[in-house]
Amino acid sequence: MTEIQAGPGAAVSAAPVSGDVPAIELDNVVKEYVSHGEVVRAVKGVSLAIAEGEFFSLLGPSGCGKTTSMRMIAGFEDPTQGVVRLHGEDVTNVPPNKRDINMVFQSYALFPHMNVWDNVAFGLKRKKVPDAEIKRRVGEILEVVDLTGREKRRPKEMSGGQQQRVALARALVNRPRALLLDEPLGALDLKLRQAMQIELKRIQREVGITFVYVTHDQSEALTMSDRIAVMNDGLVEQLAEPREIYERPASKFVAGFIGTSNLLSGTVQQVAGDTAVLALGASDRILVPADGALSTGATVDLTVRPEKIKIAKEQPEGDLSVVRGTVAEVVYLGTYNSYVVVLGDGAEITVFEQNAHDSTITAERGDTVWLSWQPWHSYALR
Ligand SMILES: Nc1ncnc2c1ncn2[C@@H]1O[C@H](COP(=O)(O)OP(=O)(O)OP(=O)(O)O)[C@@H](O)[C@H]1O
Repeated sequence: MTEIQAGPGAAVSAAPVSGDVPAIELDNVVKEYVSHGEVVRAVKGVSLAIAEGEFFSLLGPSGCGKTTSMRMIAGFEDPTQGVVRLHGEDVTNVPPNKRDINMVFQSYALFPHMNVWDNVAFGLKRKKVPDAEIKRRVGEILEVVDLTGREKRRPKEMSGGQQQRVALARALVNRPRALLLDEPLGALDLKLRQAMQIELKRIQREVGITFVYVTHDQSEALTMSDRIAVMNDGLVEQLAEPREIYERPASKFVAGFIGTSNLLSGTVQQVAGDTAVLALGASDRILVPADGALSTGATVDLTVRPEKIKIAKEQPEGDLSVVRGTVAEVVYLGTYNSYVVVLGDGAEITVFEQNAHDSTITAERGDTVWLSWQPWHSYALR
């Protein structure tokens, strides 16, 4: 079992290593509920493997099946079909209390009449762990969650973020092999949530325990995760590292759900080497990596992120994707300007322009502008 150690630099997380037995596996798992005589397919066949020590997120919109998937890992729901494995062992029919997994929820469910120390020590006392060991383990874990010195406080004397750290300490002190977190920061305001995201990642690194994190907040998942499974309608649409999900979304759904994305559609005019040339409007030309899959005449949906696009009043030169349009909206947002540009065919493109050197706006509403980006910044979608 993974040891929890406290103190600066005490423990280092186990990075996911391919070839090892996964900490958690869902193998073609289906979950159906019967609700008012109708069958609801909450999870429609999910397979995934989570590595030991990984920070893994299940990300998707409300109702996509994230919580149901997590509850099947914990053992609170039985799959209708499929297998759940923990460290290679089939636990599909093993009850939750025999799974060596703990869960943290959005509602902290702390005992209000107990102080921090007693809240964290509660489970160990119940298991009749010797007093000296309780003292050491609670002390260690309070140090990890940065609550040393606040042992005597009651939950109501603490902020939401501190209470959530107590809940985390209470789960971690049992040294589970994995911790499941269901929207644990959902009740906190934005600033605190952002601070806690960094904290959670640090804590996970220090204790080296596998974390499975359920969220509908894409920035939260991008900030903390080693890998993300993006779910939609009971299925995993893409499972990859945050950068891959953002830079190379596997589907229209993922491109639209993660960050701001421009979706365009064009016809392949020509394939030259590993680049396809797409036509949109009369003067527009878009270059897309062809990957051997695009042929002349095919219609292609593609995505390009707003921050990859350069906006200019003159036509740019070079081997770039270039489209021309009219500025419909300009918004000054401090660190960047946001433009909405309407192309000849009516398609709208959002462009983010960093205010890195000065804060002048390149174009005003009604101006004709040229938008350009590097070929590898367009990405053809399936
Ligand atoms: N006990 C249940 N009985 C019937 N239907 C259920 C039950 N639990 C979940 N569902 C349905 O299964 C689907 C998936 O629910 P689930 O809670 O897993 O989604 P989610 O992605 O976690 O959503 P949210 O972010 O809103 O919690 C939804 O359509 C939901 O209504």
